[in-house]
Amino acid sequence: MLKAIVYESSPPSLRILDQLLLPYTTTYISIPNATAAFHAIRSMQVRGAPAIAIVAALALAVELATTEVSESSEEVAVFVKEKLDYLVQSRPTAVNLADAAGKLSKIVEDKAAQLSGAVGGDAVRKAYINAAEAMLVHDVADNKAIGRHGAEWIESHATRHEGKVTVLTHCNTGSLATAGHGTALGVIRTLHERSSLSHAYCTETRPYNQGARLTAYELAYEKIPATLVTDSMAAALMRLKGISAVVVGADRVSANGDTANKIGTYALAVLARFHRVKFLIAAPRTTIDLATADGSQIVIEERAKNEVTMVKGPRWDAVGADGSEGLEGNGEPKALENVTIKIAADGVDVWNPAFDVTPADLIDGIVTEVGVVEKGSEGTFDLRSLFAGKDEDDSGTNTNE
Ligand SMILES: CSC[C@@H](O)[C@@H](O)C(=O)COP(=O)(O)O
Repeated sequence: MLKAIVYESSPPSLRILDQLLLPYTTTYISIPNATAAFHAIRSMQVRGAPAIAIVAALALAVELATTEVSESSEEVAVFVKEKLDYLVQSRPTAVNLADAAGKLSKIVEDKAAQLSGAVGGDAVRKAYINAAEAMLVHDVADNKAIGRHGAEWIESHATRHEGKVTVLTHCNTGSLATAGHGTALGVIRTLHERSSLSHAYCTETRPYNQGARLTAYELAYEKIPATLVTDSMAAALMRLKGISAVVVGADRVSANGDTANKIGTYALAVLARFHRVKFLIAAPRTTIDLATADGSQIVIEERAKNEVTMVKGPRWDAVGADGSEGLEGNGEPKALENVTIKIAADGVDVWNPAFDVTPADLIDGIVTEVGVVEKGSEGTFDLRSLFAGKDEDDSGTNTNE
């Protein structure tokens, strides 16, 4: 499986796969502290709601394990809190990071409160590191459960052709966006493992092309039968290609089920309703934000204009230096270097929201690690029930409320 996050506890180190360079180059970069994590998250070297949270948490774990902070438990707790507050500012829409920061802060505060202020700094550091490491483990297990619940739901609720389903997804929600397996892409992976998948389609996902660069890469890597389409082909695809279900991830699900996800998700939900195609959100409970009543309260990140006006990719050699006419042995053109090309007219204004909000009304089900929630007889989601009986400190519980 592709690994976006490589963490070692002894000696402590964290490396991430630089997703800005994919699919052309597989390069891992070191993230030794919170500052490096902040910049990697903001620049989208790592992206995807769960991956952002895990990288932020583990970067601070590495920093705590490799730098002298203080002997004092109180001072270590304050240090951790300040670093987490800083990390949360890196990107605003995905709630997983704020959720992780809240839980980790509480763990260090509780630990510091048990100890005398002047000593115990080491115990507080260790409590933080253990909790951050546990997040990595829980995320993979949660994603596998999401994959199973989502696959079973699609098998039993969506239209099948010769017993199999065809699924469309958007953005990247796979191993690259999580600690492993993925959420929506995890559902597709599980359908494939169960021999229930006829075909997967993934959108290009303009403007950042997470679909074309990352999801297509993961699907090809895993040899899952898949086809890439541009975002503008989705309506024709639903009309002509027998799509059984659309399954996407989420950056924040508000208490009523309105869901912020990659820009373009809302358009797919509208199209799915028109074409009577099932529309599913797949996300861990850490993405559910009960403190946000509905989608109108979700802060949508707006990104730089040049993400829309420019495209990035490799420059292909027309004629190779060795006279081979620019072809590799396998017949593919030779990529020379990454270049950025302007594709928009000079002087035009640009609006670049990174996410949109899909109203709960357009969503048929929300798949989490504990099962699929559907709307009740009143036509609303009861997401609070997902947290019933959960211990506050459990890493699967969203204490964001
Ligand atoms: C499991 S990832 C879920 C979402 O974070 C994903 O669908 C998405 O919108 C990612 O956006 P990105 O801007 O690439 O971080």
